[in-house]
Amino acid sequence: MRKTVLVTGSTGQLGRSLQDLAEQNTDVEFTFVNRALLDLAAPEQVMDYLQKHQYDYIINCGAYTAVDKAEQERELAEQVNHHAVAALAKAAKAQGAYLIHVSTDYVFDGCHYKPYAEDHPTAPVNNYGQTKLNGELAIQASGANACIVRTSWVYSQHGNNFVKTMLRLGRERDALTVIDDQVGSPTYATDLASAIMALVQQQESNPVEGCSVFHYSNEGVCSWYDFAKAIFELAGVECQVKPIETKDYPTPAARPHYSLLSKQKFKQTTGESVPYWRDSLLVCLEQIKADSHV
Ligand SMILES: NC(=O)C1=CN([C@@H]2O[C@H](COP(=O)(O)OP(=O)(O)OC[C@H]3O[C@@H](n4cnc5c(N)ncnc54)[C@H](OP(=O)(O)O)[C@@H]3O)[C@@H](O)[C@H]2O)C=CC1
Ligand SMILES: Cc1cn([C@H]2C[C@H](O)[C@@H](COP(=O)(O)OP(=O)(O)O[C@H]3O[C@@H](C)C(=O)[C@@H](O)[C@H]3O)O2)c(=O)[nH]c1=O
Ligand SMILES: [Mg+2]
Repeated sequence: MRKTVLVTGSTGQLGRSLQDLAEQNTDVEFTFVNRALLDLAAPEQVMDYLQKHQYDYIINCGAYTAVDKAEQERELAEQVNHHAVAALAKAAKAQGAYLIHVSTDYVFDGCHYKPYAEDHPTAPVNNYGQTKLNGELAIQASGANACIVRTSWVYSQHGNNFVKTMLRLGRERDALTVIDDQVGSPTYATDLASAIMALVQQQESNPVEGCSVFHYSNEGVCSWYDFAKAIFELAGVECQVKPIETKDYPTPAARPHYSLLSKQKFKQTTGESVPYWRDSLLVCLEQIKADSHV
């Protein structure tokens, strides 16, 4: 029988990238739910929904992702990123589903000097990161069979992200200032979607009990400044980019200065290779171009 997979947050970057993959993947029966079908701000709806529907896997792509706004909308961010995740984990445990939850590099404080391993102590520097960590801890405490996939700097042809913001600003302006003292690794949502399906396959062929944590981003490292330069270079947009320090770009939320994630465990466990960030950026830019019919 085909495995059944529920995907929450179907309208987001990752949710839509999983939908693109689902079209080619006939071994799995996917159900995609958006906010109207399953409101994560109302965790009781999650329990209710999962009492009526049973799945082999639940992939949670829904999240409150507005990092600066999360400093103000604390309760809403906590509902979606913590309490709804706790409800998903409880329901997964009750029905014996395997939960795949996506988390963030922003659970780390960024004071490290080499790629973060999965067991490195967490210490978020902003409220978004804290609510995402609370969600992780709720899964760990639930006893559900689960995996937490921490990723970073996600972009895609779908939805809102740094790449699309840069393309828009780059066309409007002759020059931009971009922070060069925050470094990490971009992640193309299409690659992340494939990585998640590789983890599903792994769990199918080699089931593991309890909660595992994996780190996944594209290969390589850059600052937001390097990323912006690469976007303009590969997209052929003429816009000067000037490097600035974090202190010269004040924002409501603090952000980690270093958030590179070690992909060793993911690569060793799944045997998958990880695309280099500039190669994936080019693929995404070509997709954006094709979608806009220019
Ligand atoms: N974006 C990034 O740079 C990074 C993201 N992550 C994590 O990856 C995962 C996927 O992120 P990404 O796809 O980029 O996020 P997006 O912001 O693109 O999508 C978020 C999704 O969550 C949904 N959502 C938000 N609030 C609710 C709610 N109350 N009820 C139901 N659905 C809701 C949104 O629905 P709607 O369209 O209706 O708003 C949307 O479908 C998240 O867990 C995120 O924390 C980790 C690192 C980096
Ligand atoms: C638009 C802009 C941003 N920046 C800076 C601000 C910030 O430090 C960095 C990136 O901007 P963003 O608004 O994309 O940053 P942000 O929304 O914090 O991105 C994060 O989102 C969450 C959901 C995650 O989980 C993280 O992995 C990360 O991707 O670039 C500039 O320096 N110049 C600019 O013109
Ligand atoms: Mg953002």
